[in-house]
Amino acid sequence: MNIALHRCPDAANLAQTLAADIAQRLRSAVAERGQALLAVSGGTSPVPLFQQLSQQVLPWAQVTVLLVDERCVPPDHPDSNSALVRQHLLQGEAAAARWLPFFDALPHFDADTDLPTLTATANQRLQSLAWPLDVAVLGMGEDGHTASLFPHAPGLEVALSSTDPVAWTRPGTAPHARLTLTLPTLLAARCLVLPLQGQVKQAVFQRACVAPTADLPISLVIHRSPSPVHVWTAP
Ligand SMILES: O=C1O[C@H](COP(=O)(O)O)[C@@H](O)[C@H](O)[C@H]1O
Repeated sequence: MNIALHRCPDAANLAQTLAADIAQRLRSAVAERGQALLAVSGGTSPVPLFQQLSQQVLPWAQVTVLLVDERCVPPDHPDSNSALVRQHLLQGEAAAARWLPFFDALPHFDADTDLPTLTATANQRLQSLAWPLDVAVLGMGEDGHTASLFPHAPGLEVALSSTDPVAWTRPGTAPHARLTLTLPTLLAARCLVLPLQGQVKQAVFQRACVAPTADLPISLVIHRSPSPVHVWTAP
């Protein structure tokens, strides 16, 4: 297992300190290679972090922001991770960033027929990026999923092994078909960050620390990452 633990006294401190840490990593990446790649998760937890990050002064015009995963819903849908990022991260200083979602629109989408094409188009779109990711901000659900790597989901096996940047999954326990960065793409990131707030998620994380298992996909990240996964906790 490869983790670096950062314990914060409260959620506000976690958001502030982690935003400053990510900003410094993005500045270093821009200084080293003229650009930076930042991938962020959606869901409900990252809003305070996004708000802090959006205020960080750094060469945002040289930063490409993409998603760790997306629900296959139109970009103005309340469950859209894109909408969350546009509303809370791509504001203020960070409004200058280049934004590259997996897709711009989703007209007449039918997961049964359209998922492979949507995935192929997203892969084409992301292929020319200057991989690897400089920073990937992961999230984790109480079922141990991370990105859209859901336990037992159709598509999971490919998403855990594909060398393409993007794969689809269809979680049985959460709404919407998904596009997700694949596990190999995430593991290649220069810095993997996992903010974890609250007792329930920290207990799930403790279980994931025991051994790698596809029953808790976050465990595959923390046990297989070649570089330390930076886990930031707050009560
Ligand atoms: O569905 C998703 O869930 C996870 C965790 O979300 P949270 O609401 O518990 O913060 C998130 O990391 C992922 O990006 C999202 O699509």
